[in-house]
Parts: sequence; C-alpha cells; structure tokens
Amino acid sequence: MDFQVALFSLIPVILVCILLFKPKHKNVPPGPHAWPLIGSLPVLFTNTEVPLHVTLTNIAHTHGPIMIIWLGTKPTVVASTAEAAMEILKRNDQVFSGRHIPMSFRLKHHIKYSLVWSDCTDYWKLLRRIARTEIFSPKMLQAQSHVREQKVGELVEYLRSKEGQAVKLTQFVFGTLLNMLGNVVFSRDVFFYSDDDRNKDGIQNLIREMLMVGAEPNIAEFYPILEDLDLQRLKRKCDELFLRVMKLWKGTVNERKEKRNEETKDMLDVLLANDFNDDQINALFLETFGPGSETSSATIEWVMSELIKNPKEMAKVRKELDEVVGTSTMKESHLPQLPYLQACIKEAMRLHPAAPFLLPRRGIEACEVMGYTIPKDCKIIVNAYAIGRDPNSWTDPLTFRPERFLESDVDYHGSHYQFIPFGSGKRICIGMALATRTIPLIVGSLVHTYDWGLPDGKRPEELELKEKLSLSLSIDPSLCVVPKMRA
Ligand code: HEM
Repeated sequence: MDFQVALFSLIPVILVCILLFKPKHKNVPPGPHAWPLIGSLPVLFTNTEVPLHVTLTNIAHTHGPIMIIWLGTKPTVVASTAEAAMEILKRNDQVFSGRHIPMSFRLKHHIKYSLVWSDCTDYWKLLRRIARTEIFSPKMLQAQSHVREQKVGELVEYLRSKEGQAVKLTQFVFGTLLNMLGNVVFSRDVFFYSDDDRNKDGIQNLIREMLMVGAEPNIAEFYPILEDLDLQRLKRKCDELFLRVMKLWKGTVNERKEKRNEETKDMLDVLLANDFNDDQINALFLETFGPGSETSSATIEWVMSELIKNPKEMAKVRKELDEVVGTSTMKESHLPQLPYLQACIKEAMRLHPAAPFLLPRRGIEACEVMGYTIPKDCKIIVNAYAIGRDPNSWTDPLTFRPERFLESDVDYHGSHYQFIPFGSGKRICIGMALATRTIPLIVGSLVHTYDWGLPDGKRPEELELKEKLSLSLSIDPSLCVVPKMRA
C-alpha cells in the first residue's frame, strides 16, 4: 500500500478523531497552524513540486529560528539558524543526544546493536570509542590510504573505456566508495566495474534499495498507533533487504573467524578482537556501508556538478592540481597542499548538504530553548540546508564562491554552527575523517585526469541543478557527463 492510499484509507478515523484531539503542550515554539490530528501535514505536503527541505526553509522565514510542526499527532521541532543549531547541538547537546528512529528501520535484531539509532548508552560509548581509536584512527586511516588510492585508480582507469560516452557518474563513484568501505570493513571489494549484471544482487543495489525504502514517507511516523500494522509494508521490506545484505558477507566473517589475521588490518579484525557477536558485526557493517556511501556519493556528485557549471572555478582547481600533482597520480598526501580543491568541496557542502536535516535527534527530557519549552521525546531537526543559505551568516549565500572558505577559518568540524554538514556535538559524524580524505581524492583525481563535457553539446550554464530529497539530498536527474582524457 503506498503512502497516499494508506492516508486515504484512514480518512474516516481521522474525521472521527478530529473533534476530540488538541495538542496539549504549553509554551511550545511558534509554527504553522496545526489542525487537530492531522497537524500541519497539508502545509508540508500539498505542493509535491517543492521538496521538504525547501518548504521547511520557507516556513521558517515566517515562524522564526525555532519552530514546532505537528506531523499528524507527532511534534517535530526545527532549528533553522546557526544560533538555534548551537542551542540544540552545544548548549543542550546532552538533552538532545537521543535519536529519532524512523519507523521503517525499527528492526529488532538491528536496533539493539545500532550505533546510529541508539541513545548515548554505555554500548554506544564503547562503539564510538572503538571507532575513534581503532577503526577510523589517524593511524588506521593512514595505513589504508594506499588501498583507497588504488580504488580511485581503478575508477579512473575504467572511465577510459567510457571516453566520449555519456555516463551517470554517480553509479561508478558509488561503486568506488563501496569498494573503499569494503576494504575498511573486511579488506574486500564489493563492486565490479562492468556493464553486465554482476552487481545486480550486490551490496550497491541492496543498500540503495534499503535507503530508498527507509526514506519513503511512512504513515506510522505521523500516527505511531499504526506502527505494528506496517500498512505500507516498509518495515517488512527493510527487514528482508537487511537479511539479504547480511548473507553477502556471512562467508567472509565465518572464514575470518576460522583463520584470524595476525595483525589488525580492518574493522572485522577489530570487532573480533573485541569479542563482538554476529548480530553486533552485522549492525556495524550495515551502518558503515549505509551512511558512508550514500552521503559521500551525493557530495561528490554535487561538487562535480558545481565545477562543471562554473568553468572558472574548475580551471582554478585544475591549475592547483597541475602545480601540486603534476604528471603523477594524485595521492592523499597531496591533500594539505590543495586548499582550493578543499574549498570547492566545502562550498558544495554548504549549498547542498548531503544530510540537510542531519540525522534527527530526540529530546530525552523536556527542555527550555530560546524561551520555549521543547517537550520530552520530541523529534528534533536541525535544518543544515537553511543554515548554509542564511543571509545572516553568509554573504551572497546562493552563489558558488569557494574563495569564501579561503578567506575565513570556517570549517566542518562542528564548532562553526553556520556550517555543520557532519553535525556537531556528541553525535557528530563518526566517518568525517574518512569522508574528508575520500571525497577530495576522488574529485581531484577525476578533475586532474579528464575534461568533463555534457551530453548533446549542452553548455555548462545550461546544466540545471534540481534537488531531490530522499535519504540524502541528490541531483534530479542524476548528473550525466562525458569524460575526455586531458591532452
Ligand atoms: C559526505 C559524507 C558524510 C556526511 C555529509 C555525513 C553526515 C552525517 C551527519 C549529519 C550525521 C549526524 C550528526 C549529528 O547528529 O550531529 C552523521 C552521523 C553518522 N555518520 Fe556520517 N556523514 C558522512 C560520511 C560518513 C561515513 C564515510 C561514515 C562511515 C564510514 C559515516 C558514518 C556515520 C555514523 C555511524 C553516524 C552516527 C553517529 C552517531 O549517531 O553517534 N558517515 N553523519
């Protein structure tokens, strides 16, 4: 049953309840009119042409930096300025350290061992510590850099066979990222560069499908009483996909249990050394492949699109690469010498954050924010998209101007609240150090090796950058480009 049919079938119930229900919280932030039981759903979903992140940004212009929106019977608080983000992520980080778990992802065997969706329990602290000190430690990242460089080399090489043809870049970039993650996780590739159907039942398709199912609006989000009915079968679909994806690495995990590596080489070694069981290992693998691939792939697509649309900036990146990398192959060790490339990536993340609402938090108790009461268990969204385009924080906010990041020390590490693509505070992205190595390595290698044209002789200024919000913020339709080896 799709979302509209599910909503339609509930109309009689909604009408009966409409006269009986009124939101009962006092001194909550302002927000759009909330009808009994349906809340502000009509305001958000009447115009399906406008994506949700844009609608919320527009509504905030009327209701202010912190507003409450009733989605059916559930309140959601939205923070839309740098100051409001700081209130949530810094001053009240502890109170808002809970996560709102999307209904479709509430899978019993996954949630119990989840890092992404759990509250800040002792188990979550253990996972964060292992991730910080072992899996994504500077030493481990450094030791694996040659593998990532090799994976980018394979992408660049494969694109040679596509010279002069129109390619959907993200398909291959997503595969490259999965191979990088596959090597972080269990020292194995999981994607094949080929035009046949070898990837059909592979991780790429299963993860993408799972993320798409998770991103579909679920009626039970608005009426939690319906959770167990799973009217749209979204939870069941996610569960099936999870079981299928786990089978893909079961053999590798079993083999490694039988014959351990002498030295710690990857995440699987670390987890086995810490006596993790199969359910714990499965949950963490999924949470590396899922958030790690989609967000980085969307970001690379945005950077490439902005550079193709802005040839002057593309020329500057290329000049910098020519001076630093010259005729050799780009390496991660070149990154500190490539400030303009890094500034372009930040600028694309400012305008098009892959996670425009970060990952929704949850208030674990009631709290005062900017003079208003935020009820306990309220879902909290920080609108990083609105914040990145706020004229009070940015001059000429809608223009792609990477120089702004060379002229200031604003960075994405979570202490400059006008720019928080990786979030901030206790729950800041755990994969940031990996993402900030892989993204510039891939973009730099693509720009250094190829000229990028558009199909059918389209000119750069004709490239339309239309946004689509599913689980991440992506381009619709996805970027189609024609690579040509640089002379
Ligand atoms: C451009 C790339 C990426 C972006 C934009 C991104 C963004 C985010 C954001 C906004 C959050 C929530 C932060 C908060 O609540 O304050 C997050 C959390 C997380 N990210 Fe990323 N991420 C990226 C790459 C990665 C990678 C490469 C990995 C792993 C390999 C990863 C794993 C995670 C995990 C496990 C969490 C949950 C942390 C927790 O809840 O304690 N991410 N990410």
